[in-house]
Amino acid sequence: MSDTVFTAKALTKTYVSGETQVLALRTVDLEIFAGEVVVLLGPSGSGKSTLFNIMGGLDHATSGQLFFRDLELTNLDDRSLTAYRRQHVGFVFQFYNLIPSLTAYENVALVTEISDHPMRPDEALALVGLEARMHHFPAQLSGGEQQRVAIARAIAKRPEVLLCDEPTGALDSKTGIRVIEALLGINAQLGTTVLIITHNASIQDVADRVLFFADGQISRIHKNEARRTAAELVW
Ligand SMILES: Nc1ncnc2c1ncn2[C@@H]1O[C@H](COP(=O)(O)OP(=O)(O)OP(=O)(O)O)[C@@H](O)[C@H]1O
Repeated sequence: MSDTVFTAKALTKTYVSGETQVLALRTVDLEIFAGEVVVLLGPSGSGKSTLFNIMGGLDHATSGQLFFRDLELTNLDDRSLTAYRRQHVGFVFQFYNLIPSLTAYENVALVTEISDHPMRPDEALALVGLEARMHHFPAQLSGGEQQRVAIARAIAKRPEVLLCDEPTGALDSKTGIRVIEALLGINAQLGTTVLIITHNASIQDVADRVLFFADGQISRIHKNEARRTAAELVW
């Protein structure tokens, strides 16, 4: 039996603004398994970020159920969702949101100071290959290196799940591949379940499974028989 991390049952999200309603997720059923690398592909507006926001405890579903292991997220109030998010989920976004006046080490330490069982900032930075740059400020680092600091910050609290929304969106191919390599390294070394939203179809080759989104639904799931390494990617 596979170990299930997320289970979605008929998960639906409707955004209402004034008289307009947008059905962003339409009865999504899904299971995500522990230790998987999953890539989410699909056109703009197809519901990928909406699903991430609900999985990450940043937003509420309109109907249906979402479980993180045995915990029903769709039953939680904002306070409990915040506790869930702090404990279990790491986020990586397209823009790194590092604090410019703090070094890489200090940016990571901000998170480790408020976590229960964190790794040391230098350990987290070593996992993304930045041990030699840890006393540099963001402005002294390349875009790809800054994103790797953001990944170190996200994993330092040892989350079970890493949600990455367009992690290579602002990067050229060489540095983007290095970032994917860092994410795969985290998955291999810590067993973290890694979900990646991307518009770059090449990245799907590193996944265990690829979820194709269309119009608020998962239209297809593809299982890769063999995962490619980041070094084998070209875009
Ligand atoms: N806060 C919001 N209020 C109203 N509508 C929203 C809101 N957030 C998203 N939507 C709408 O919900 C739908 C799904 O959006 P979502 O951001 O999940 O798509 P996406 O697949 O992540 O797109 P992208 O690839 O461009 O990030 C879109 O039609 C979008 O306009």
